[in-house]
Amino acid sequence: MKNLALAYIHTGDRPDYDSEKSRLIAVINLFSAVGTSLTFVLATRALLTDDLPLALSLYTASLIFFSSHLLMRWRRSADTHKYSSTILLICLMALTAYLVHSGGARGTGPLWSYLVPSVTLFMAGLRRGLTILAVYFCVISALLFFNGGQWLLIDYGYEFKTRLLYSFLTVTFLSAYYEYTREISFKTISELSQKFEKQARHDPLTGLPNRRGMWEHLTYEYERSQRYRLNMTVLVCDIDHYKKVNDTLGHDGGDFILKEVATLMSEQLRKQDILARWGGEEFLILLPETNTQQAFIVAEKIRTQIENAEFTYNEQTLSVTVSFGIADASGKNQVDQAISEADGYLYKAKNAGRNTTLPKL
Ligand SMILES: Nc1nc2c(ncn2[C@@H]2O[C@H](COP(=O)(O)OP(=O)(O)OP(=O)(O)O)[C@@H](O)[C@H]2O)c(=O)[nH]1
Repeated sequence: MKNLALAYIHTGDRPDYDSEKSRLIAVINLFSAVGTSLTFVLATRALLTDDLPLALSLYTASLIFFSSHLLMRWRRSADTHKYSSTILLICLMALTAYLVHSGGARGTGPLWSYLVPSVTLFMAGLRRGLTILAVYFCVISALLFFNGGQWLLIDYGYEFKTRLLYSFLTVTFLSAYYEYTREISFKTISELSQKFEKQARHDPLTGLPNRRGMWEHLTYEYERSQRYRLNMTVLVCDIDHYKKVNDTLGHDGGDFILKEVATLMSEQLRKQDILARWGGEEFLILLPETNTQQAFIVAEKIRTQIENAEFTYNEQTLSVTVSFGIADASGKNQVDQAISEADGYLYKAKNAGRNTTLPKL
């Protein structure tokens, strides 16, 4: 039963929709269910009390409310919820305006107009909702007061009419305030979640993608290279004797050198190349559409740039060198195999005296 109800409420929803859209779809289905059943029951009651015009208008509204749910069920495109919510709102407004005009069951019809502000703001959002409500308010005011109530089938009395409008405005104001705070909270939460998402994929020190972020690039580029038979190369780079840097400049100085090296490296790369902080003082570079010979040239360019650079921290000037391992990550080599292969070459480069790129291509 619970599953059935949940399936009904989420009709037309998809996992790739954002939470705001899913919420809207749930509200549409829920309101459609409540609207369909309530108007159906009230229509049947009106029929039993021989109020045929009211019964007919309520049955029609019930059908239209249900059709908005059917639309969600049958037309599963990205903007179906917009059509459904428009149908619901037009139907609700037309029905409540009719109830004000006719008086509904024994003059209680205007009570239903209090539903309009919250439902409209819920479905149309703050700005569009307020515009729609302003038009609705004008229509209801005209109905109530035009030519002393000539358009009404019932005499409400002046006090009732003015108080109906005042209370409608009060409910509108409160609903708008609620919607405003909800939208602000939603925006804050979305921004926070985007910030955390970004933090989870980036290294806070250098601002470069971390392992997790890099794996997404690696997977994407690997799929692309397989699909279009493109070259792709990975470079593993490690700062030589970095422990000494930390010992000489302290941990903050070590951090400073890491950032400077990262900046120097990214300056030598093209926009589509991806540089990541792979571990402590280790970087991984992904070169899409690049073969190993071309990658060797890139690595050597970076290596000599770093070798020739001087870094000054707290009035101490120091140079560092880096070593590279290169591996082809296209063809039959899986990315993780390619990274291990590049790691192997880096290890050999360290053993061969450092400040080296291996294999020599
Ligand atoms: N300042 C700083 N140091 C770090 C960071 N991450 C790792 N390290 C240090 O980096 C040093 C790496 O030392 P090793 O693995 O011995 O490597 P190495 O001294 O560069 O020697 P080779 O790689 O063999 O040339 C260790 O002392 C780590 O504590 C960091 O984020 N900031």
